[in-house]
Amino acid sequence: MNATLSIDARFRMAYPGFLLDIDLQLPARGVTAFFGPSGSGKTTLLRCIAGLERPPQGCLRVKGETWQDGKTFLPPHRRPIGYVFQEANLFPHLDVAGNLDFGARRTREDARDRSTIIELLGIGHLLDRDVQGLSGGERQRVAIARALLAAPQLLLMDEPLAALERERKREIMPYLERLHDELDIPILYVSHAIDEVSRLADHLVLLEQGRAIASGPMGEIAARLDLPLAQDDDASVMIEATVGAHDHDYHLTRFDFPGGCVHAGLRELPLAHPARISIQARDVSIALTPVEDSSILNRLPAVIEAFADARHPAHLLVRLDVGGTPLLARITHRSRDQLGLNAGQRVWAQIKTVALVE
Ligand SMILES: Nc1ncnc2c1ncn2[C@@H]1O[C@H](COP(=O)(O)OP(=O)(O)OP(=O)(O)O)[C@@H](O)[C@H]1O
Repeated sequence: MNATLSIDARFRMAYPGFLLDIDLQLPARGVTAFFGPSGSGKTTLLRCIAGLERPPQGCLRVKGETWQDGKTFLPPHRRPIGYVFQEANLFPHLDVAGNLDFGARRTREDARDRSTIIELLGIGHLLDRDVQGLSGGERQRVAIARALLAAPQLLLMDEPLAALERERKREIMPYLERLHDELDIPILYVSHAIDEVSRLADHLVLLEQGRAIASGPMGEIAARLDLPLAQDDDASVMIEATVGAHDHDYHLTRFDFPGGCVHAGLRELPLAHPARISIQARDVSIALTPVEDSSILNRLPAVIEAFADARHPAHLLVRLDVGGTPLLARITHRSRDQLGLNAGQRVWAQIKTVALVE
């Protein structure tokens, strides 16, 4: 990766009973998620990047600019970052516009257009509202807008949805997706909720006990059998597809991806529009022939790449290759034996449900 296109972060710091030991090269575009269990070091890593921690052995370069190394340490207020926390820390004595002005006051010349940001987060109708009366989701959208008005070169988000109830989370998600699609600044996003991460992240860093056990494109990491994600009950792969065709008679949309295509419920999206689809391992079954007399719509020719034990002793995870696109299937050991499945074998993947996530 070219240094001007990457975020290079190397940190080593200890708390009693905990060591953060990280050496990462991350893309300086799109959303990178730091994902891992509680206490794995996600927030500590974000704080190091923000300059809120100063590990003696630390090195941080953002798009070729050194923010920290043996000689340099840019203090937090001089780092061009926006920081969004779990709780929107709005000023209670100011209305929404006042809170936004506070962000904008620190703005440099290249500040984004205020009205674009207000529109992006859908808060135009809230400007003269008292912040106390806002819902959790609205507060968080104001906090994100305020962070963006400071024209950051990097947006850090630490569990921005964790304090919201399920309904509010659903409400704010489309705004986060718009940030992802329309902002050209990289976002580092901390979360321990895999559904959020699979919707938003392009790049995934898996943290465990202060170490990055994997870092790579979301689709690749999610399909790796050797990582804990594949063991999750909701284990799924994410496929970057495009809208291929609409079938208005049957209310279906075809999504094309390298190696194949799948159908899902009709979505009014333009042809060739990019779409991220998610397929859960438990929704994929395997057949030796292309079963015609089944209600399952999506059948794809695939090659078995590898097997791994699943958490439940009855189950087995199978990694399939569909013309270069990886897919996971969760089947039983019994089915494997009955069908005599082996690595390298050509099979048919039958997909019960395809979800469009973006
Ligand atoms: N200021 C501190 N002093 C001592 N220990 C700390 C401090 N901050 C964090 N730790 C410890 O470092 C470890 C990593 O904490 P961190 O908050 O980075 O994890 P996390 O992955 O963000 O967790 P969570 O998902 O629960 O927020 C934990 O064991 C935590 O107790």
